[in-house]
Amino acid sequence: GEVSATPEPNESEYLSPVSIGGQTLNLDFDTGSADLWVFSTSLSSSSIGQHAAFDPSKSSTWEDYPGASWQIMYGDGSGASGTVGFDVVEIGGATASRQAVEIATKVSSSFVSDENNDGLLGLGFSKINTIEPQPQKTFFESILPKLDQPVFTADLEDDAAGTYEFGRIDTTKYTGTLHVTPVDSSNGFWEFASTAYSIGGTTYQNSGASTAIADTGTSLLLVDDNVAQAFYAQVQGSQLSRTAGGYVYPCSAQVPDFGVQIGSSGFIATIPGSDITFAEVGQGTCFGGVQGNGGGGIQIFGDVLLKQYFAVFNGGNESFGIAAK
Ligand SMILES: O=C(CCCl)NNC1=[NH+]CCN1
Repeated sequence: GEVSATPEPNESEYLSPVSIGGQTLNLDFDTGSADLWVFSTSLSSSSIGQHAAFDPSKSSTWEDYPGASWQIMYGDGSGASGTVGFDVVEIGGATASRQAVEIATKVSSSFVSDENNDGLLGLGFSKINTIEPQPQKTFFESILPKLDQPVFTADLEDDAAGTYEFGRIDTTKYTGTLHVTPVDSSNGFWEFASTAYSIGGTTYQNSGASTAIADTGTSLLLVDDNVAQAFYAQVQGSQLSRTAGGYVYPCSAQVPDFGVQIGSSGFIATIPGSDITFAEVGQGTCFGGVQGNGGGGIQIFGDVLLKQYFAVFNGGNESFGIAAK
C-alpha cells in the first residue's frame, strides 16, 4: 500500500503525526539519521514542557528491549539518549508491527526548546542506528517489503505543509525529468557525488568535498567551505560572523542564484537568490541559508535546497532523485 504523512513545516523542520502504540506524536522526519526516538514520560517535567511524551506503560502492545540503550549526536551538536523497546508504529496508513522505538531519558536543550517536535524519525540507513547491543531497522526498512514500490518521497514546501509518501511516486507532484543519481549508503546516508556548483548561472568545479547527502533533518545547505566563500564573494557586504555562526549580509543585498550538482550526471539543482536568506538576525542583517560545512568531507544538502524540489529516496536500487515542481 502507500501512505502519506503531511508534515507541518516549522521554520526549520517538517513534522508528521506518527502513532506509536496508539499514542500520536509529531516527529521530525530526518533522512540524515536512522534512530526513531520520542520524548517520554521518563524525562523530567521541565524537559517535557509542552511536548507530547510517549508513555510505554499506557501502550498495550509495548515490548521492552531489556538492557538495550541508545545515544545520538547530530551534526548541529544536539543529541539525546535513553532506552529501547518495540511497538506498533503507524504513519498515514502504513504500519510497522514491531518497530524499534527509542525512549528518551535525556535530550539536549535545543530539543526541549523546540516545542514543535516530540522526537525524530530517522530515514537514513540502519547501519548508523545507535542502538546497543544491536542496531535496529528504521521505519522505512521495516515497511519496505510491504510497499508497492521500495521508495519514499519528500515534497517539502516553504510555508505550506509538505508531504512524505511511502510506497509510491506521485507523478502529479513534479514536472519534467526526475534526475536520479546512485547513492553510496556505506556511511549510512543518502550520499551521492557532487563536484560542481553554480553561482549566478556560471558553473564551477568543486575543489574540496566531492560528495553530498540529502538531509531533511538539516535546515541549511552546507557546502564545501571554498564553495561558500566563492558564493559570498558575490554578495555585497557579506561577512563570516563568528557571533552569528556563519555568513551574514545586509538584508538589502542582491543575492545571486546558487546551484549544486546532484550526482555526476551534471544536473545542477538551483536555488533562486531570493530564497537563500534563512533568517534576519537583527539590525537589517540577514543570515544566509548557504553555509560552509566546516571542513567536513561531506556536503549536507538540507531543507534550503530540498524544499525547491520533489525528492525521491529509492531503497530498492539505492538512488536519490529530484525533479522540479
Ligand atoms: O545530523 C545530521 C547531519 C548528518 Cl551529517 N542530520 N540530521 C539532523 N537531525 C537533527 C539535526 N540534524
